[in-house]
Amino acid sequence: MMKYSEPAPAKLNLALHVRGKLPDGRHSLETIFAFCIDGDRLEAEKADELNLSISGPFAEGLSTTDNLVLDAAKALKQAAGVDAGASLYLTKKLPVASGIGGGSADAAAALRLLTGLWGIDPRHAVDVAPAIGSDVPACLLSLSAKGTEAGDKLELVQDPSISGTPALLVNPLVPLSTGAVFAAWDGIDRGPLGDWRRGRNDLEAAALTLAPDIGHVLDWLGTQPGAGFIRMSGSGATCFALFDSEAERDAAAATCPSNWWHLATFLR
Ligand SMILES: C[C@@](CO)(OP(=O)(O)O)[C@H](O)COP(=O)(O)OP(=O)(O)OC[C@H]1O[C@@H](n2ccc(N)nc2=O)[C@H](O)[C@@H]1O
Ligand SMILES: Nc1ncnc2c1ncn2[C@@H]1O[C@H](COP(=O)(O)OP(=O)(O)O)[C@@H](O)[C@H]1O
Repeated sequence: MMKYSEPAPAKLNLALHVRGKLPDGRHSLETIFAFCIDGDRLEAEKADELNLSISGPFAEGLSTTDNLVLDAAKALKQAAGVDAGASLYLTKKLPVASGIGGGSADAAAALRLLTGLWGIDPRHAVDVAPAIGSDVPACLLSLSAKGTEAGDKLELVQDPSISGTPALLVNPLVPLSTGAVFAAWDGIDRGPLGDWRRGRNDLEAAALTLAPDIGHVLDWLGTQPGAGFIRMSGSGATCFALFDSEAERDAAAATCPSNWWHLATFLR
């Protein structure tokens, strides 16, 4: 049987400004999303029922019955009014609860993949994405974009300096709950986002209080030759550096402490 395959690219927040609270209790954001050429992968083939299996280095601990991939599939089925099934195979290469999209990227990959497999109007994927998670609309695009409101109102970013940039992602293998990090934010609006290079990640201080190892990762990245831009992504704990050259990125990756996870990649 024909197997469809879809990448679920890792997400980075090049800058993330928290501007206050929305009426629904979530936080008002200004963020620049960028995506990596690497991430998880989702495959699917037609089946009578919906089912999911998970393999890969971070499969352990993830549920195959309560999973954002299945949430996305069910929401899409309902919106399109189709009575269809699929066998879904997730290869989980990204650490879970790590600020780089993870489940959101997988859910978005499911929306793209099943739109094709089931032959339905892609507008249904766009319609259901925000309710699955605030990051899912950005992951559905998987192109550099500015996000406002809950991070789900998007505008494509035209910045030729982003695509092709060598990047090194490093995670101290401490999972961080997005909700807990937002709850630890100090409530101070430090101002709007202009050029992402001069921006901030306003969740960094909150994440540091919950996972002090983030400080060690940021310090380590800061000592790497050619690491021109260093920041934490999302609610952490993954931090990243953008490098001037692939060789310098690879040299840094080769010396990354073995008790941390790292991914040497490029921005797409
Ligand atoms: C912080 C960001 C930045 O891109 O990324 P991650 O760290 O998750 O990768 C996102 O805003 C996360 O988006 P997502 O992971 O889809 O979050 P959701 O499932 O919608 O919400 C998880 C938790 O975060 C809170 N949340 C999320 C988005 C937002 N604008 N304000 C919030 O307060 C929600 O209230 C919820 O308790
Ligand atoms: N396919 C999936 N991949 C990763 N996490 C998932 C998935 N499906 C459900 N989850 C749940 O979602 C949570 C991760 O979400 P979140 O903290 O937003 O991650 P991230 O910070 O990486 O975006 C985890 O607690 C996990 O149990």
